[in-house]
Amino acid sequence: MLKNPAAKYPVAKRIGLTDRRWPDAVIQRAPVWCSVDLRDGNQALIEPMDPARKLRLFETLVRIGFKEIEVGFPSASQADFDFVRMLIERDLVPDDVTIQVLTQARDHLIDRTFESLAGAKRVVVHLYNAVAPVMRRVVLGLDENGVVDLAVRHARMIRECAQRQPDTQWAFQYSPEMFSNTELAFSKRVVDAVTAEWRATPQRPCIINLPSTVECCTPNVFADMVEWMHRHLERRDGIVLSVHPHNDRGTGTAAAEVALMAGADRLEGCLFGNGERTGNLDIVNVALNLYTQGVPPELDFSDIDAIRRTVEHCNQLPVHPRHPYVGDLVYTSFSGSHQDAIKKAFAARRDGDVWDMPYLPIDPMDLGRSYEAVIRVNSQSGKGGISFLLESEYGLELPRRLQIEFSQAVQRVMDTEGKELTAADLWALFEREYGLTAPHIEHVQVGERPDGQVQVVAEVVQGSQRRRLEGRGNGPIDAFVDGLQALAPVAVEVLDYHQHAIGGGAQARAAAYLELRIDGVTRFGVGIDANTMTASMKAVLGAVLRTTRFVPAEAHALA
Ligand SMILES: CC(=O)SCCNC(=O)CCNC(=O)[C@H](O)C(C)(C)COP(=O)(O)OP(=O)(O)OC[C@H]1O[C@@H](n2cnc3c(N)ncnc32)[C@H](O)[C@@H]1OP(=O)(O)O
Ligand SMILES: CC(C)C(=O)C(=O)O
Repeated sequence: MLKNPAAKYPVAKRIGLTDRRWPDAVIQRAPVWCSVDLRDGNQALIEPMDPARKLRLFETLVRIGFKEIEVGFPSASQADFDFVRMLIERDLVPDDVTIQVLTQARDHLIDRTFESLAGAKRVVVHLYNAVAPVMRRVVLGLDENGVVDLAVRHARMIRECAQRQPDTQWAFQYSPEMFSNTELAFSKRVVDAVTAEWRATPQRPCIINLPSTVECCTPNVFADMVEWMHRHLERRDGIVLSVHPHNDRGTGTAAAEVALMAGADRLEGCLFGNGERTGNLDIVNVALNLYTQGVPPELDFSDIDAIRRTVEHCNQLPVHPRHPYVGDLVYTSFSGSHQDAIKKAFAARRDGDVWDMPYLPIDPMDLGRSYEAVIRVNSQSGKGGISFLLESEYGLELPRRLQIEFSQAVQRVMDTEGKELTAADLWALFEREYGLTAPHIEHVQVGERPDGQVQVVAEVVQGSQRRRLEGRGNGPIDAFVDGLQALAPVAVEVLDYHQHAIGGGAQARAAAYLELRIDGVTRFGVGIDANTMTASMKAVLGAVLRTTRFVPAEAHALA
């Protein structure tokens, strides 16, 4: 790389708009959206879509709610021509949708374009020619007058072709290609000449589409350029001002948003940002950015994963796992402090609250995603994430100190295995750590003695052995602890007690969490049972067994 890139690359340009208004603008409604997936997206694919894929994507775009869809460049290939014919002949375009087709400013291509459109109900014919200095000089070999003349002649040709097919409802669109690399005054000159040729009026507006064919400046400069055009173009009230950002600098979305603030009415782009080089503007990104600021996007992404699957199938390109709003990992937190905040915010959230969720800019449920993947546990995770998964997947509401205790057990496993733990892994570890499977307590009887004390009789089942437990105390737990002394002679003191139901109805079970001091060591015990009393006793028993073993069974074995 060069020490002085300015020796090779032009320095950042400034537009010199001193009274710019866009910085204070707020986007309050959705723009007119135009999907160019089937044209700009398609022309950038390693393998362009076959008719089946094109149709599937077209139908998906219609379902999402696009009302303007650029369906191809019919003069460029037989495949594109045939696709346009198929849409028209099979009447596949809904009444509220307008198809758009692209053509270069060349006579034979325009003729072929209109040939493809015979019998169409509504069409936007999209004419383009390059206007940037390098393209004038190197590709077209024309000076400024020559480029204006090229544009106007072909704009006229389009108007005349349209007049010969009066049964179609026509609209015209012109793109000064490479607008972002072009002198503003010249862009205005060409566009003014084209809108004059098309006699643009509020009753019969045309679309002027300003492409950042190659994104080459910061979004604020693009916004200045759009605002300048918005304020200086002739016949502005007869123009739907559109932008067509690409993403070469990675700021396509920002450029589109500031362009809307600067006066653009319409956006062209592709789903998930497919398109030439680094892609076209990602329309989903802008639409959902609007949504998360309370503006209805008028596009439906409520099953975003199904849309992604279709787009991946049609484009034969994967969507990145970290792609905004749709990637596999974009609603997932691995790091402990994020998980802790999300867990607390979910717990604090009440119906009707404004979405104010740390680390989650949108409710994944709104896009058909579940909360399952929101928190995933690896070595960067803490107690918040671990307990979130146990609660969301298994209904366990661990008290805080138990969360801390169990997270240390999880961390030990992480340190040795170093891989992600799923909710099922955590549950297996929890069951093992707190002895939730064995031993069991059966035939629990709780009664009151004549002296007012509580008596507990139960059977503790450990493998093939059954041990009788009998104790007395001030309450059932106290009596159970007393009875346990004969099986495991340790000093047990109950420090804290939590209990909650898991599930509801006949399937409901109780989870009991007891914090105990056992021979001076503080430990948790966990018990889960259909009976709340038995759940508590299991918790005591589990905690004791984490500390000590039973005395030999022979002396206590039941008959
Ligand atoms: C920024 C964009 O995305 S614009 C859309 C670009 N999309 C595509 O190009 C995909 C489809 N394109 C094609 O299939 C072909 O390029 C065609 C059919 C349009 C043209 O094919 P060809 O006539 O073989 O020309 P080729 O592909 O080499 O394109 C270069 C020619 O187009 C001319 N050209 C390029 N842009 C324009 C324009 N907007 N208006 C008029 N002529 C143009 C060039 O001057 C050059 O002409 P030359 O051969 O006389 O020097
Ligand atoms: C034809 C135009 C709009 C285009 O695709 C571009 O400039 O990127």
